[in-house]
Amino acid sequence: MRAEQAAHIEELCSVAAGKPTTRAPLISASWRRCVDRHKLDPEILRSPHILTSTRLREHRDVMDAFLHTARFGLETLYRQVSGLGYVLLLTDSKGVTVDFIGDEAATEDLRRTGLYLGADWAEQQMGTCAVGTCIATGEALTVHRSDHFDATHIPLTCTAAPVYDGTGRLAAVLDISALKSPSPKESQHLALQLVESCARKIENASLLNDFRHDWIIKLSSSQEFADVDPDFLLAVDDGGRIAGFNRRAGKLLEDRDGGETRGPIGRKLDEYFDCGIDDLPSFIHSIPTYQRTARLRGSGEMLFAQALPPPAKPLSSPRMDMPRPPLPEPLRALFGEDAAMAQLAARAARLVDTQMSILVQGETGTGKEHLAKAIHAASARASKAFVPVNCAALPETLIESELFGYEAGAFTGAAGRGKKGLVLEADGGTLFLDEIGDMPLAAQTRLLRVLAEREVTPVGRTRPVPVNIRVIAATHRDLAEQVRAGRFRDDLYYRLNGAVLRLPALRRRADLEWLIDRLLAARCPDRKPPRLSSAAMQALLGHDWPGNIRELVNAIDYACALSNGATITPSDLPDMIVGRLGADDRRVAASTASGCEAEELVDALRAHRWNVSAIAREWQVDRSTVHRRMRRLGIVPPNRRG
Ligand SMILES: Nc1ncnc2c1ncn2[C@@H]1O[C@H](COP(=O)(O)OP(=O)(O)OP(=O)(O)O)[C@@H](O)[C@H]1O
Repeated sequence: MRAEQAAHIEELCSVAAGKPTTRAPLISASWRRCVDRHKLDPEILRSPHILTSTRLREHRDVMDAFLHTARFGLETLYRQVSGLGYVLLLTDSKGVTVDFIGDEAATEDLRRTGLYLGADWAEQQMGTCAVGTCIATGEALTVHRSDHFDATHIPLTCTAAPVYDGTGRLAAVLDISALKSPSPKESQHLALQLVESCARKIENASLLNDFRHDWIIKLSSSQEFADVDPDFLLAVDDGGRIAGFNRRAGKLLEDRDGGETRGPIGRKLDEYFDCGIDDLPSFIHSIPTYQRTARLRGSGEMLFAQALPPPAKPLSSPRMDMPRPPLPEPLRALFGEDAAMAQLAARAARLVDTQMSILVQGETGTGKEHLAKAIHAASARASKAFVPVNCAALPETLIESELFGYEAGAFTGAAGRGKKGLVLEADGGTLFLDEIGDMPLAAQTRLLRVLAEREVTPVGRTRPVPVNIRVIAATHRDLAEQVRAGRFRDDLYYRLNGAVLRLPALRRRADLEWLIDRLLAARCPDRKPPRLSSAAMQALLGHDWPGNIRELVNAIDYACALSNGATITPSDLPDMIVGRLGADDRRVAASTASGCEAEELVDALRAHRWNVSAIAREWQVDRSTVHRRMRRLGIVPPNRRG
């Protein structure tokens, strides 16, 4: 070890022990974090940690679109700094270098130092370094020479800036590093400006790409720069709600919220500005800039705006298939921005007033009964009864009398005045047959007759009674499989499955945040619902929801009960969601759900010849979601086996 390294280690130990230091507070705080929290030993000299090409591919795959968008910005920045000896790294939010541009002649030196594709620069592993400390603090910074924690890094100068996605989450870190540099840290000021500016451009380009189907609003306090280099960018959906924002806009709006919020996503534009969705056409480029002004509510600060409308939607686009206002309100209230749900609701809307029986399929808790109630409420039968029957819970001996009723004195123990039976109770309305897949065969035969002949014969009566019912059946089972196994009558199956509505699992829905908001609001009809801290929201968004909406409803109830009434934090959420359970507990809890899930996913992968993008397109989820599920369920594609 060289004397310079020994002196560095000595200084580190003294700062970690709490002695005064002239180092920048961001650096000294990181040194202490490395020792106290990450338990790194200052005396150990670390080798770079470079991922295998397979692991690197996994990290790159999940941010494919982002990498594509960022590349032009990276090449432009590299052209500006390469002459000064810098190389350029783009890492993911974990610190893994997923893109790299450097001098090929210096490859060996760069690799040895970790300035290379696949290198992991997380602070937990490598100690204080520009990428790792940027991730830990969310701040742009320069870690210059002996600012580094690891004594092997003290010749390096590294400058990094965070890149956020359109929902305010860290997406990547942009870094330029050099193997040698002049000693004063001030020599890196310009580097910091350049990296921050490039990070901002990548962030904006990525926002414009991700929200290309929405309105984009550019805002600036300068009339002259509003169109060319706006400070703030917002994406607004066609309902006037904020769908995305760049970092600066996020900060601007956060200030309006007093900084204590789950963020602006999903909130109406006019909550923040003196304008709403209907004003956006008057902000288009052809209107003179001085007329395009929006004022911030509260401060009254004036900003110049330019609005870019969403492109005209092609007829074949899935968004075009989304139902528009004619959708009856009870069906419209089932979902937010989720294309699969929108298609399902549009189909349901066409069925509401037909005589056709409907079969609702979906995992447990996906809202099958909720959907059935919405169909009933949207139909002309709404003023009549909605009668739910849990077919799995009906005792076999009582099925006939429960469903079809009985005459007074029909059998020993029969109530004196007879009983109407559930089918007759639903007369004029809707009979909801839940868990139909678990109905005993004998009862299926009687039910089939009711469906075919629209009449019931109560026990003890000889003449049938006509009924006018709409039947909606639901099951989480594969009914076709039940038919093959001889557990379900095929004629009943064919009568029921004329119209099948398949509810997506919650983990496949894109409108989870919308559902969370709705459930929170429903819990507090006469007061302001508590807000979710961003960490709590992240935990909810990151959970897999094997129990679907029912599990979400329970989690929200639990959180409302535990929270202080104003803000829900991760400690108010059930252990299962914030990962406080041990791995074994989680395995047990998930085992019932994950078996079927793995089977379903493998089937889908086979059907698409293991093309993840094709499945992602079909399910309308991000490719990263499919990859994550594969990893979680231990599914390895054939070309990666062995
Ligand atoms: N779109 C929705 N919006 C709000 N709450 C919903 C929605 N869908 C379902 N829920 C709520 O989720 C819970 C479970 O819904 P529901 O009972 O309809 O599910 P299910 O699929 O019929 O369940 P199971 O398979 O166990 O019978 C209920 O509390 C319901 O109110």
